[in-house]
Amino acid sequence: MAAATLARRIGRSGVLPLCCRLPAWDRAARPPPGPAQPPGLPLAPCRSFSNNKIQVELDESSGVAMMKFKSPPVNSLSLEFLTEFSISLEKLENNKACRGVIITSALPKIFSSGLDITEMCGKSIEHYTEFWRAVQEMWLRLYGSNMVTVAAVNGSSPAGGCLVALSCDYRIMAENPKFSIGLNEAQLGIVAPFWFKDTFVNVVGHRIAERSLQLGSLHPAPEALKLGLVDELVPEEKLMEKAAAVMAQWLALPDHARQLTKTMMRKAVLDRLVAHREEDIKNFISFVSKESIQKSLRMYMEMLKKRKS
Ligand SMILES: CCCCCCCCCCCCC/C=C/C(=O)SCCNC(=O)CCNC(=O)[C@H](O)C(C)(C)COP(=O)(O)OP(=O)(O)OC[C@H]1O[C@@H](n2cnc3c(N)ncnc32)[C@H](O)[C@@H]1OP(=O)(O)O
Repeated sequence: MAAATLARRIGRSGVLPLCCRLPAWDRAARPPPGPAQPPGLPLAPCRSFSNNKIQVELDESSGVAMMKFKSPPVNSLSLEFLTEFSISLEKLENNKACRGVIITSALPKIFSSGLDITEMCGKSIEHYTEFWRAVQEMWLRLYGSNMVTVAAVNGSSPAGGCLVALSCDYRIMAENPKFSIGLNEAQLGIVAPFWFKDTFVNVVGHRIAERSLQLGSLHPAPEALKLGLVDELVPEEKLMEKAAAVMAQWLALPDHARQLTKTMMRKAVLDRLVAHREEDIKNFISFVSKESIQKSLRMYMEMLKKRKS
């Protein structure tokens, strides 16, 4: 489906058609990437596309796309960002030349600051519906992707930013104790929905997830490694090199075997949201519409501003 058509359909309903998602068994296995390009030959074919929020470059010779978040100041996940993120994933998913995507940030010190809090403050029910559908869609696409997904976490990554990283197949974080990651919703006086929680549990296990979620903890990078929230830490300047090496290792496997295994591991959690999407939207709307929740979110935004001055 052309991106323009897709954008129009999202615009109308806030939903990307799930029929666009190719099932794991529908993508032919491709051979592992060939040897490095000999010097003197023309550069490997490379397709890039960009929108206001995200830049994507696909190296067709290796089958690896680099996706960079570029929405200053903090890559917050606004409705526009989420829509562009889903469209970018969709384009890559449907491109047979693409087998894997590395997700990182083009901004210094921030991977993503999570859901854009302003989208949850003082808006209409229609807006909340559209926004939450876009959050769901992004997660369904990323968590259910057939591609190998590697998060190169080059900065702080609270809440929704953490969800993006948790939804990937592998997480590498810059070894900087000033960068933290976690589902800190409780600190904002809000609750991580069941599918955020399920994704977290699937990565770190029930006990660690329960404690971390109740406390709304943001874990500095070394602690995140100990908890298994990220798979490894590397010096910041080595992050992209390491991400490419991990990607090559994962792509050395036949696609069909890896994809079927991924589907087997993730299907129950994905199906749970698919079966309860409308109910989940209703829960979100009734939760954020409460005056007490609006107050908590406003106070949190004020705290962020005060901390700055
Ligand atoms: C039975 C149970 C029922 C349950 C039902 C559940 C229903 C569902 C409920 C709702 C669920 C919602 C889930 C929410 C998920 C989220 O992701 S919420 C967002 C959480 N994010 C954060 O807490 C991060 C906040 N930001 C920061 O900590 C810092 O900004 C930073 C990311 C560490 C960066 O710091 P620094 O570089 O110092 O930049 P700042 O000066 O702080 O920020 C720059 C400007 O950006 C604004 N900003 C920051 N984060 C956000 C954000 N997430 N959204 C919007 N805006 C943000 C910040 O205010 C600054 O703005 P200006 O002052 O105007 O410059």
